[in-house]
Amino acid sequence: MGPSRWTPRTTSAVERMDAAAMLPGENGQQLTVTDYAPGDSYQLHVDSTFAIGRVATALLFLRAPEEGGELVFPRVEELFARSSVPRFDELGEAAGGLCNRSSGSLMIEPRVGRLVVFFSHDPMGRTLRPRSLHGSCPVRRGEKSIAQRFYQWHALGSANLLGDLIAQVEKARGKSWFVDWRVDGVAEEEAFLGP
Ligand SMILES: O=C(O)CCC(=O)C(=O)O
Ligand SMILES: [Fe+2]
Repeated sequence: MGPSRWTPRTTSAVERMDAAAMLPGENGQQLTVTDYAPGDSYQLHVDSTFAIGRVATALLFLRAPEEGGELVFPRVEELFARSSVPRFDELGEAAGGLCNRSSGSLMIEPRVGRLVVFFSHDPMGRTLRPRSLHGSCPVRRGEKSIAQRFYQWHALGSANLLGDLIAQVEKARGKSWFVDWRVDGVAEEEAFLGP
């Protein structure tokens, strides 16, 4: 499922991602889609390690929940005082948690068509940026979907073929979350490629 099989809408979404990430398309991994139902969250993590080498992430909101589901970048200084990265529920919603602006977290509200790009390494690739630690706050009401594309340091070449292979396996298992068909599913939404 390379670019030749992408629909025009998928292609323009990917081109928009590539431009925003300021990286050539050859460096981009297979586009993936993640769906969230009410109660779903994505615990804090970084998208890269030195071995993985994902320099950038482009994340496009396809569906926005009515409440919750923010992409959150917590204030890392406070987390570093702890021995391990806390789970959202460990920090206690009652106590404000991380999914709360008063905690100092950067919270990006899901809006259909909103594209977020962030970089997991410094420009020279010498560090993993702690500030890239992020997650998805729990979806409270409604449903959330995102399309994501990770970028490597170098053009992928055969690694892209591996991505295609994984896509085929996923499809065979009936768990196809790659974007080709999914984007067709939201193609009716005018705002998909909006601001
Ligand atoms: O859904 C989000 O807002 C974040 C998802 C994410 O960080 C990931 O899939 O790596
Ligand atoms: Fe992530």
